[in-house]
Amino acid sequence: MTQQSLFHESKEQRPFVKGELSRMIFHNESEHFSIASIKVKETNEDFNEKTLVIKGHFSPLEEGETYIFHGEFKNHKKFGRQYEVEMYNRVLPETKDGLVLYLSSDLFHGIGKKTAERIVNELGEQSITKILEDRHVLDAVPKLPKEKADQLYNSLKEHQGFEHVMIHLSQYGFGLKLSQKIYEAFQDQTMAIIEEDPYQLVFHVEGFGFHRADEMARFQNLAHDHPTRIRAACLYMMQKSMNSGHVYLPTEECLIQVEQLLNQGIEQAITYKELSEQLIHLGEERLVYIEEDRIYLPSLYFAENGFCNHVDRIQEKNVEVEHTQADLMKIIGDLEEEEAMSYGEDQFNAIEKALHSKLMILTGGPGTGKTTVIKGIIHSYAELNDVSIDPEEYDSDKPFPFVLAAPTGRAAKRMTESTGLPASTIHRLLGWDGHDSFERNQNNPLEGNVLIVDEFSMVDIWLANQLFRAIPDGMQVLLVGDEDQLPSVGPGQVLADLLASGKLPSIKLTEVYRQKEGSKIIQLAHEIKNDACTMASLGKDHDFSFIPAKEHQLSDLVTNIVQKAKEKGNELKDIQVLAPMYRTDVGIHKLNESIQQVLNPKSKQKRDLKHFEVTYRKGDKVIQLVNQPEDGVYNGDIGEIVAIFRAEENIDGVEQVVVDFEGKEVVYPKKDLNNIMHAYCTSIHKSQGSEFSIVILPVVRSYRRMLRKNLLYTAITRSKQSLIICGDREAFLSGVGTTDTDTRYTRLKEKLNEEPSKEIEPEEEEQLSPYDFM
Ligand SMILES: Nc1ncnc2c1ncn2[C@@H]1O[C@H](COP(=O)(O)OP(=O)(O)OP(=O)(O)O)[C@@H](O)[C@H]1O
Repeated sequence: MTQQSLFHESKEQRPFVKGELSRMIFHNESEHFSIASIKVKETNEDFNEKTLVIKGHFSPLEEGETYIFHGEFKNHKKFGRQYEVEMYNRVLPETKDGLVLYLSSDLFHGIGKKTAERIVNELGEQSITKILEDRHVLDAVPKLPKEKADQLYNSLKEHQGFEHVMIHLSQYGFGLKLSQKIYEAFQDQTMAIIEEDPYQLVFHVEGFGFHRADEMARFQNLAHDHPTRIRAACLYMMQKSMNSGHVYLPTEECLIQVEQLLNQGIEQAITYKELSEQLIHLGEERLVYIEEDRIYLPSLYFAENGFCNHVDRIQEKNVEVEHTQADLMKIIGDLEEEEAMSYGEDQFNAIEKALHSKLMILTGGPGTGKTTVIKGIIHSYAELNDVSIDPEEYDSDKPFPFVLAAPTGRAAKRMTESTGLPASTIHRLLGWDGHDSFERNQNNPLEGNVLIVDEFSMVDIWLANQLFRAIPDGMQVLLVGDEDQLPSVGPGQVLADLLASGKLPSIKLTEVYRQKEGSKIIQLAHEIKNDACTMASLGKDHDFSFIPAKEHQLSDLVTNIVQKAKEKGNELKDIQVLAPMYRTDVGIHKLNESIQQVLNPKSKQKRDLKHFEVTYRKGDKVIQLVNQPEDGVYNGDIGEIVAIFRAEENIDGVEQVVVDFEGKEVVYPKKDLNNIMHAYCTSIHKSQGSEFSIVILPVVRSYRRMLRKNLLYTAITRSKQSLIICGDREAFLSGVGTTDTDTRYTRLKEKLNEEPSKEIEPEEEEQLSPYDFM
């Protein structure tokens, strides 16, 4: 179908405004949002003015060109009537003169008036359509060199192709953004591919799901055992397994799951043989990697192998130790005097071993002195190597020797607070571009002598590989973490596998020092860790209480405690409610709602903005849910809503929420509000890497499915000064007694002890990160 005929068809059916673009008033590149004014030529809307302001999510348009816009009129308080564009397409010139003008315009380099005339004389009024359908029609145009013909065809395709495809794609209900992604993947083949085999979208368009493609295919009567349907289902299952933390799936399990997915409600079942054939086909196409009886997504296959090889590479070079134990004892002795404390034996051993190791792991529960040891290592390294620990004395020519990083912004901030040295998130350290590439890699490695990564239990296999490939051969590395905490949200369990492999030297700190200061919280943590938690462990203390409550009382009780804590002078950011589930009657969403009603209720003085079920209000505590490096905010960062703007109050013409993240303000247009949520109560998973003065932890029977030892351990170790658990003691004790954590399929432990693999560097196109699918 041609662009013109399409236009005529849509013109009859839908409201439209046809107009010549007189001026682009505004364009925001990242939002893809434009405002422009047009001279109206024709419309079937009730509108008599000669000019009109249009706005919507589209690329900058060419001034002087005529377009057809489909959309609807909206009344803007300040600017009056405007047309909100949902779809548009350029109107092709309809007369020979118009065509000559168009083809000889600046849009087409190298085509002057004479050449344009020759083209139109040869091909007639349908010139553009003919060229787009078959570029070789240009061969018949006299005196048109092949180069120019190619250039003209490519430019035409560029200008017309997307608009043409977009109209087709709108039939499937795809918005502009998704249409753009699809067009980027297939260019002028888009319609042919979609009509022949919609499952190609699953393979080539990031984030396009199997079920959506399946719906399109049903519409087109594609066979249920079509090979690409089977392949798309396999890929979908692999992506799903990664969301559950697996690095690979055993072939057998993958086949069973795909079989269940595809054979639902189908009479003639697809056989295992057919499934296996398509799985092998996916392997040949390198859309999955098959290693013995394991199936991997490419990004995770390369991550697992790459990480092992980088561990070998970094470990290969020894640390040259020039000091004696006596030198170190002297340095530590001086430090002990300065700090008025004495290092425990295991702490001293940890410092000594770290100084001698190229790569080492330091683990231990809360209060065992991990941070104290980090400080000891930095101090001793600086003394022994005669380097300063004042970052001011360094610059880009002479990089600071100590590189400190953690997986979350809050954990990095805590590192800075405890060491007094700069620390950053791993993503920022590596110069993440927000998608799948990092500025730092083996060709542009990190600078510095010693890398210390805290909260390493939170690092997944993909990020671990990205970090390790950027570590230069000579750098010493210390990985610090608590292996009893939850594993990473992303795939793998890198810290646990590294420890289990025995590949790296490691020190486990067991003596609890904070307990000596009389902390019941720490005592409880260690009792949980050592499976020694009983009813007696839940008795009240100065920093701990367990308040029994029934489910129906829970919401009021939790809200009450938060309110009291606030009245006592605590800031909201220091009081954190943590819960394991989102959608129950006492889940995170309901608790947020109830706390908001009391702590930040509806008021004439405070603006609010409804987004689906949730009302955001000025003063609300919110949490960032995704990494947004372009704004410097990361998953897990907590902030406060400081302003809400109406659409008419800002140049973008959309409602906006402004959040202050400890001094950094980020603006969220309404459509991006999915990137945040209320944070009066957050999930325990999201709280990893953070600490709060006061933690309130509801634990009731309806959470039972989620209650596990490592989850509750992670929750209670988030509290620094006060922990209040409310709910059901039995449910709590049964939770801490449940250790059957879901097994994650990872091969890291074994691979760390195998010969190095050769396949560590993916081809360009295989560098997609798992987050693209998560
Ligand atoms: N050898 C020691 N003698 C006395 N106090 C110590 C010693 N080691 C650590 N501490 C104190 O114990 C407390 C906990 O230490 P530190 O913060 O280093 O532990 P951590 O393992 O990093 O804890 P967390 O993971 O909970 O932050 C601190 O107040 C610290 O000063």
